[in-house]
Amino acid sequence: MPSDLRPLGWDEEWAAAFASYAAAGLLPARVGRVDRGRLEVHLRPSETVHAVAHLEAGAAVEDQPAVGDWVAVDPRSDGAVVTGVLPRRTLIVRSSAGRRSEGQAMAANVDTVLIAVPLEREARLAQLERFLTVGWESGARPVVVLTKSDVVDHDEIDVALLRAREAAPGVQVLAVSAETRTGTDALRSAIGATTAVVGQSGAGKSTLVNALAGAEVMATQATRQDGKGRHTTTARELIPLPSGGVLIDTPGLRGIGVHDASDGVAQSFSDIEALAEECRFRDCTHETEPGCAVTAAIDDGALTRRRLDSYRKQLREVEWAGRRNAADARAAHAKRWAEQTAHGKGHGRGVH
Ligand SMILES: Nc1nc2c(ncn2[C@@H]2O[C@H](COP(=O)(O)OP(=O)(O)OP(=O)(O)O)[C@@H](O)[C@H]2O)c(=O)[nH]1
Ligand SMILES: [Zn+2]
Repeated sequence: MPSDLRPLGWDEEWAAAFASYAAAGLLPARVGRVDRGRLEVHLRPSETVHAVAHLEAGAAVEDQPAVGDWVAVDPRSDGAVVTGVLPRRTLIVRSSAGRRSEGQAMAANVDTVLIAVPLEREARLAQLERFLTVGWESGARPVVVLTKSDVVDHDEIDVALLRAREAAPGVQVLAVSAETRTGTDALRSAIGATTAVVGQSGAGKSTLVNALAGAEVMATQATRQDGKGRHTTTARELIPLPSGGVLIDTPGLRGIGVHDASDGVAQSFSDIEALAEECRFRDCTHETEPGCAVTAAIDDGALTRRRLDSYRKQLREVEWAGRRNAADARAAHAKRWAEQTAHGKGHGRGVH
């Protein structure tokens, strides 16, 4: 097992999954960057090579290598070729705008999703709940990081922690200052082998990444030209950490939405879904029905109206995305049918 891949998150399980590729003489590598079909893959932590993917025909958009994927590389003289992608442990997907239900793989094999929420602004809890849904949906563990704790006083931090915990039941919530490094040790011990950072613009993500990565972000620059069309470059999107593990910070992750994340919504709002189980009517809308456990929880203060509204909004969004996907699928089917019919007519005219 190539032990120098360990800092990138390689472990016994990955090695086992790779066994048949290894037997075929292929090398394991981790995808550090994807740019329109061009890949940069890490064969070693601090060094990447360019590669192209040659996967089996019929591979879906989602099956294409994404940042964080472990891949099998065939190191040919005219450039590295990715011939296989190991089954993913987790996947952050973005449904591509205007496209059919196919999602775009944004980041693979993320263990921990750090959701950065800036303390200097009034917390937008509904937005936090959306990032939580994206995190849960991917299969990773979300962690909420209240950033810039140096700009507010202790009481404000306490209130913010309470509010964030209300919006993120069962999720670890930390307050951190990248400026004074308060809380960064606790953050380091809260993250897994592969960590992605999400959050609104200005939330302090880049600053957080730099604080966690230390000088390492800058130190990955290395150049080697061996005349065989291979050279190394900096892959800033997969950042090896001095303490081990990697950070994933791809631009596309930053503005990700809820879309088709129905499981994620259920996990983000597990408290409301558990309450709804107790409603007298199975199809309770939690509006005016008698015996509604959800409105009862609002009445006795266990649940906020704000959170119920946020839950409903996410449900509507998921439902809307589902309907749009179904409509797109129908339109695509109709188009194919029309093309086939036109094709058939053409033949008909040719014959007669
Ligand atoms: N006082 C203080 N300021 C911080 C801290 N972390 C970030 N900032 C400031 O907050 C601003 C935004 O930080 P960034 O790290 O650029 O935020 P971002 O989330 O990466 O923003 P985008 O790139 O727009 O998505 C910058 O002016 C930082 O200097 C902190 O811990 N304390
Ligand atoms: Zn109800």
